[in-house]
Amino acid sequence: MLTPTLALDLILERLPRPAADLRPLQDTLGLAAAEDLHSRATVPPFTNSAMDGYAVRAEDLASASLDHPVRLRVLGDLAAGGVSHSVVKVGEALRIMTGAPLPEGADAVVPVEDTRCGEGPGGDWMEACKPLRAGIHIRLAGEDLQKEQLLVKAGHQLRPGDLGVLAAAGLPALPVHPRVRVAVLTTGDELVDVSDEPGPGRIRDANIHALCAQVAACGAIPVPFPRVPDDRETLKQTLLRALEADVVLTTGGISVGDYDFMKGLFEALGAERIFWKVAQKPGGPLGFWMLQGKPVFGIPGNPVAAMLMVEEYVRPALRKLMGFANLHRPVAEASLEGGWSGKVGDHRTTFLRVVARREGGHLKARLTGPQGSAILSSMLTANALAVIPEGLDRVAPGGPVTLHLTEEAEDH
Ligand SMILES: Nc1nc2c(c(=O)[nH]1)N[C@H]1C(S)=C(S)[C@@H](COP(=O)(O)OP(=O)(O)OC[C@H]3O[C@@H](n4cnc5c(N)ncnc54)[C@H](O)[C@@H]3O)O[C@H]1N2
Ligand code: MOO
Repeated sequence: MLTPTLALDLILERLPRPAADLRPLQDTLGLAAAEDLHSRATVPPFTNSAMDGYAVRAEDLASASLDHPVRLRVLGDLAAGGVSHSVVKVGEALRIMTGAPLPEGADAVVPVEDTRCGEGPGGDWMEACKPLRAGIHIRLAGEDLQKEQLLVKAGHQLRPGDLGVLAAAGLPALPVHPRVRVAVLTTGDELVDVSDEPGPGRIRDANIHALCAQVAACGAIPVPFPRVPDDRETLKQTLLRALEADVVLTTGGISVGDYDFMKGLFEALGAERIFWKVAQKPGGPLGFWMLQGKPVFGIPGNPVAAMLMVEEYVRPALRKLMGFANLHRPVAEASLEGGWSGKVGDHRTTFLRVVARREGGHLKARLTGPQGSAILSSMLTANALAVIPEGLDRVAPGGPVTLHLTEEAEDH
């Protein structure tokens, strides 16, 4: 049977290419850049003051001391946004505000709190009582960004800091990969709304909320569909409508029960089966199809299995469809406190929900509790998945396990 690694490869290689679009800068947070982005400007565009104070010639203040302050004639003042045509000559200063262009002749700025000022027969003056070095409190043109400098690589997920830099660099719109719309369908006669009291034999629909939240958490747009009963014709009609989205997720009805219609339905509609069933626990009955050019995930109904399948397969797929360069969560080695034992001779990969924490430079993990695929509470405190390779039926207490860090941003 298919291994999880191979199953993910099969999904990723069948996905359509991500779309690309030019969007106003303010609408691009969290999206992936569709091209390398370069600065269109030199930043700062001109040499300017880093302090409110006086633009001076440093050599004029070389002899300044508390006992012998140096007095300079003040030529005028300059606010940020202004332009001065004054030239600061020997014995002169220009009052200047933070961000205002440094006038010709000046090579340093004395902060206002290090000065005294007054008015005399010769006009305004200022005094400083300590020397300063040339270049101090000055921001040089281009010291931040150079024109044509590479700022953001294609596939990078845009963060608030990136948007600030790109604004300063003169990019009002960015080529980005848009978010994808993901239809989420839950199926099963036993399901009721979260606000309803389940009658005999019925349970609340947890998956619609968990899966839509997972889709939103990876930056895509969830489109929850009205729950579908285990009725073939209604399922078919709903599925056809769901194909208006970019990706379809269904949960439930994918196994071998008498009412598990999903596989048959996908294929009756002409879907190409890429795989059904993966050698893993939970999530064994996972399937992936391409239908009318759209990726369709048939996800098992057991709530824990459903969430794990979204984490391990759907999330990387959605990230690829949205053009992100990094598709996979960080992988780390940890020691498993308390150990674990599974079924002897099981040729499936096992995903365990764990709480991981760093201790003295080492990563330690412990199970969140019972690991049954319907024990949804095992997700509550989990921040990582331990991946136990096929053929391994036990991990000794403190033994090594590989973790997928599911609370950390993708790094490869
Ligand atoms: N004879 C076999 N039976 C089962 C097998 C098998 O290999 N042979 N696999 C088991 C495994 S593993 C899983 S996982 C489930 C997968 O079944 P389905 O995807 O067909 O899911 P359902 O039967 O519809 O539901 C399974 C379980 O999950 C509950 N469920 C479904 N949807 C939701 C929802 N939206 N919110 C909350 N809970 C949900 C449902 O009530 C069932 O209890 O099959 C096993 N059986
Ligand atoms: O493997 Mo099922 O997917 O355990 O719950």
